[in-house]
Amino acid sequence: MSPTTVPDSRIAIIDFAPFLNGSNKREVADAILESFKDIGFVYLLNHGIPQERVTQMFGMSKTFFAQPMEIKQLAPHPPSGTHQRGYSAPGREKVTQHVYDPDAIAAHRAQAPDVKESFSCGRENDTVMPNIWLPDGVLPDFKETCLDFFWLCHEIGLKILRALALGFGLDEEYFLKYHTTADNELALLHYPSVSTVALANESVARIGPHSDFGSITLLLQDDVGGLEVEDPLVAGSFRPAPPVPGALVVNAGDFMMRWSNDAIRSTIHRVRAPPGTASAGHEEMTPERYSIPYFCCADFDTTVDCIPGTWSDNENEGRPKKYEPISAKEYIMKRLAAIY
Ligand SMILES: O=C(O)CCC(=O)C(=O)O
Ligand SMILES: [Fe+2]
Repeated sequence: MSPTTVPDSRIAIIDFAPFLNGSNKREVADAILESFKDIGFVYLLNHGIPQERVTQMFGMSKTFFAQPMEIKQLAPHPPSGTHQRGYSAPGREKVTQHVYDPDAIAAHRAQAPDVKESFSCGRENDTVMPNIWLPDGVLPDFKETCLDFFWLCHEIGLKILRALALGFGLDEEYFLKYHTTADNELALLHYPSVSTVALANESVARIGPHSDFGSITLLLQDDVGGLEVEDPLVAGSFRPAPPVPGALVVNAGDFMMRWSNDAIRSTIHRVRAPPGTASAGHEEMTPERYSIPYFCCADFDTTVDCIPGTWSDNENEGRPKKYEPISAKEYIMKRLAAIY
């Protein structure tokens, strides 16, 4: 099967239904792995998240961000990046790409703030990063809607991980043993309307270039656009990953790259002004944008090591392991600490 690709982006659009209903698992698995190897991203149609649940989650996200700042600050993200929960005001968080030196992080942050606000949550019984909710009675349905959506995304994530294992010729359940506790993060993102000129001349950013830290990310975006993915053939050059109605964007994170010994790309991506903003009558202000990423992570108490078949210690085959085994928790904490 050679799936359709999104114009200009190289990213395949794949119907996930034959995997979910079992009618043609193999072909879907191969196509997803192929796109992950090529560009690290895929669009899935019929992904299993009902449209009404997507609409409900976006609606709740808009209601949350429309609250006055003093209400949102009732669920404040703690000062440390390693407790990635609760509300972060615009400019608070700034993604980095493997910059860990405190002075270098400060210099990077001073360049251009990421003008986005966010709310993050995880599973309820997490003692490493406990959830931070609004007080009882403030936006009564918010917590339940987030948690229901969290577990729905967890289920869909596991199905995609099944497909990836099958693509690698492994037992379909191979990755499931690394994803039993749901050490995942649901993030609601709001990019407020900003000056189109400031965005274009990079004095402000929406989200700067970064790779995701976890196994896979499920990303829902509204119809504004602006997501861009690094071209696998031309480092530093980006291609658009525009919204496709009904599709779920799925991208591989750093763990998938390490598991696959670099066969899969954990591709750098960013969010900029949507294409054609000025010509669409938004000369002064770029429209606001909402997105909902769900980061599936390996359980914090697991170790991520290259999977069978992706490496060989026979020197003649020239496929050594490129990565040392790493504790999932240590890796996530190291990268989270550098964004706050
Ligand atoms: O808002 C988006 O479309 C992308 C967000 C993203 O890449 C992230 O939060 O890691
Ligand atoms: Fe990302």
